[in-house]
Amino acid sequence: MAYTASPPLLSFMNPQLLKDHSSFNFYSNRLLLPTRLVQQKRSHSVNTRYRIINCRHAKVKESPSANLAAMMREPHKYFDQVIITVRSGDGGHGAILSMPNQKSDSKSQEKNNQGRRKKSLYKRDFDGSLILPMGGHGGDVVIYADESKDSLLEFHKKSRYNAKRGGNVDAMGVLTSQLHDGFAAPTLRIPVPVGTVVKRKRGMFLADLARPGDEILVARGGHGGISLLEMPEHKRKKIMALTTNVVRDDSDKVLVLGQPGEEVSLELILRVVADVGLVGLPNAGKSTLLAAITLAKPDIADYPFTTLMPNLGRLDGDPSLGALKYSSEATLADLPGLIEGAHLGKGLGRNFLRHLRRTRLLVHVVDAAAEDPVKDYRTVKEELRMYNPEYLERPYVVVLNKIDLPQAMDRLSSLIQEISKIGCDEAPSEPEKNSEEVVQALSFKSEQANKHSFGSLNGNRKEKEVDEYPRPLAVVGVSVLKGMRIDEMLREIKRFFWCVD
Ligand SMILES: Nc1nc2c(ncn2[C@@H]2O[C@H](COP(=O)(O)OP(=O)(O)OP(=O)(O)O)[C@@H](O)[C@H]2O)c(=O)[nH]1
Repeated sequence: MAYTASPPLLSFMNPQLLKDHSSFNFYSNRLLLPTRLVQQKRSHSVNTRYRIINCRHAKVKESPSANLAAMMREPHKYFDQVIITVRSGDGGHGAILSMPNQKSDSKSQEKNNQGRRKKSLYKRDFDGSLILPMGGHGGDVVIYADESKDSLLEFHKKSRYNAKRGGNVDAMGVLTSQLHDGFAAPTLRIPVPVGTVVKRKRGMFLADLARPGDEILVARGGHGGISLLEMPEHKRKKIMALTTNVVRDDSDKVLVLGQPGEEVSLELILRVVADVGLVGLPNAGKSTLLAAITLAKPDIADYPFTTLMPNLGRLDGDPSLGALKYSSEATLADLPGLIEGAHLGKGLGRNFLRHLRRTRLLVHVVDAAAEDPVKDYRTVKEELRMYNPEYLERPYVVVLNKIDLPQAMDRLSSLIQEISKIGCDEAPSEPEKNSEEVVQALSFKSEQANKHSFGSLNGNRKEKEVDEYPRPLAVVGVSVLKGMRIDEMLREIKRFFWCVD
């Protein structure tokens, strides 16, 4: 960041003095300078007085290619949040027109009045008044949820979107029967992934595009201007007073020029839409699990943080339950691994935890062959609690993975017992009753709280220990790699969604 003050004031100053004695107040954009530096003689003053110079700070812009390179290197930091600017189109202009053949036109009216029906040369309203052409409406800007999109990355490459302006009335001069309205500009439709939350840049919530096809009008195109007939002022005023659909501005001026479109800066935040969230330490086998039970093809490798962005997969219903339940499906999201201190930014940090917000069930995947699986499990729960304690109130299933390995199989039953005991029998509190709106409202609140303090809890909510939150619905040992006891695990997951016994 570089700061610049107005050159005439600073040019005469010794740069070293400036450096030593000035301080920049970032929040007020003010440069504080001792008054002697600006050569204000205050001989009577003993203390150094500071004079405030308003100045603007100029952000040294990174080149687009540098931004792009950073994005390619670390897409997980960019895929779910972006600021874009959209501008709707200006309205097209109307025109000042004159009547070429007023005499003949009035003659023809007379003739009409006499009963000889002759088609009028001009378009007329039902009351006989002339319909004059209008400038075209400027293009609106609409953002809509599109299933084929899965990230917001592309908006980092192109962050400005302008709708087209409306067409002008295609003439100046004489009114003819061929004159048409200016063309209305098409609506600019911007597709975003399902689950995108649209906010004003300053934070005002606009929409949550949680279902495919959801859309919001974010900038309305300007009205087209009207056309006027050239005629004496007093006559025009009279006509205008009788005409109701004339576009006027605040000061009651008749608008011939099209109105400008509006420009808005928007924040887009993606919150993955998934019913089940897979959480666990890196390498626990979350991606392998997703690949084993859905058609998703996530990257799988034996090094931590293979998963950088949430992967989604769909879990079909059970055919034995009949068409209704078979056709319904649950979406699973495999999240990047969490580590101790993620809430302080360690590992990949915790930002991706926002993608658990819409989930109804969590699946904790624990590497049962690890050194201390119970500690690992507690670590993940603690990180969830630090991010949003409400996550610990949600129903969850614990999957002890890698039981094909002897060290896991040997201690499986004791692990199941120990993990089943962690937590209390308390029923989940209200927001978990699957009311998306309530969950949303809570999430927004907690997001704000989290922004300000890492790990702090909402307002007056009492801080609870991990053990004071509900126990798991089930704890199952599996090997997702070898396909051991997968059915048992699926039954537990499906039981939650489709009440399978
Ligand atoms: N032996 C054995 N290995 C497994 C099993 N499941 C997964 N793995 C291995 O564990 C390693 C990590 O698996 P991933 O599915 O990438 O783990 P992850 O939890 O998604 O890891 P991150 O992407 O880092 O969060 C891979 O080498 C898998 O082959 C299992 O049931 N048994």
